Amino acid sequence: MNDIKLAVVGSEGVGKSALIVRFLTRRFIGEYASSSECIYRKRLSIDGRQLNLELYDPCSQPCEGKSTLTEQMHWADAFVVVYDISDRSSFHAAEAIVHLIRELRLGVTKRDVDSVVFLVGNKQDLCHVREVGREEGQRLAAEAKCQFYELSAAEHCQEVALMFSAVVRNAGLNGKAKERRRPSGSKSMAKLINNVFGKRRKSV
Ligand SMILES: Nc1nc2c(ncn2[C@@H]2O[C@H](COP(=O)(O)OP(=O)(O)OP(=O)(O)O)[C@@H](O)[C@H]2O)c(=O)[nH]1
Repeated sequence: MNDIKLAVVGSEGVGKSALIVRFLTRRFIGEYASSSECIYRKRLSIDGRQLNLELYDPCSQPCEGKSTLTEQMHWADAFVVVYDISDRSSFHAAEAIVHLIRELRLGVTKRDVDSVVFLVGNKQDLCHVREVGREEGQRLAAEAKCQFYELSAAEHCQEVALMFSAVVRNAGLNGKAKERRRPSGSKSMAKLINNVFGKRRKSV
């Protein structure tokens, strides 16, 4: 069975928890606790393969033992970088994060990151107060060579599920390539990283 670690990142209030909860429970509940970071775990089957998914939801508020973005980068196999289409500053933050992921991942692992970074413009239902055009998101994704989605955690259940499935599928394929190149050592690294993030786990 494959283990896939997925970090959902972005600035405060863009809807990271809402997207995760929508994917895991199919529900949108409106308000989400944001005082602690947590890792959700889920077993799923994609293309007939059983996968253990760990989804990391960071905490935007200062909280005890909070991990740094760099730690998150090293922990994760794939990233969903979220911004809010009605908040331009969140788009700038997403842009910086996407570039940082590229720098760190390419610098450390010398691996291609194209298939494992997804840029997501959330809150599409707020398009009447839109501050970031869809084409701006598409342009950034094309420049940074990542996948692009614009959707709404509040209104889109199917699209959110499809987006996460695509990330997991790509991360799984990427993981296979990794295994082929480096057959040993990955387990102990996973253990090490789990020690950093293993503080709080939730199952849904
Ligand atoms: N209109 C609308 N509101 C949304 C959507 N997604 C999330 N929200 C709202 O945005 C607010 C923040 O959502 P969260 O999911 O807590 O955002 P977050 O990025 O996890 O926030 P932090 O953990 O504080 O960084 C909440 O009031 C949600 O109800 C969406 O697609 N549309």
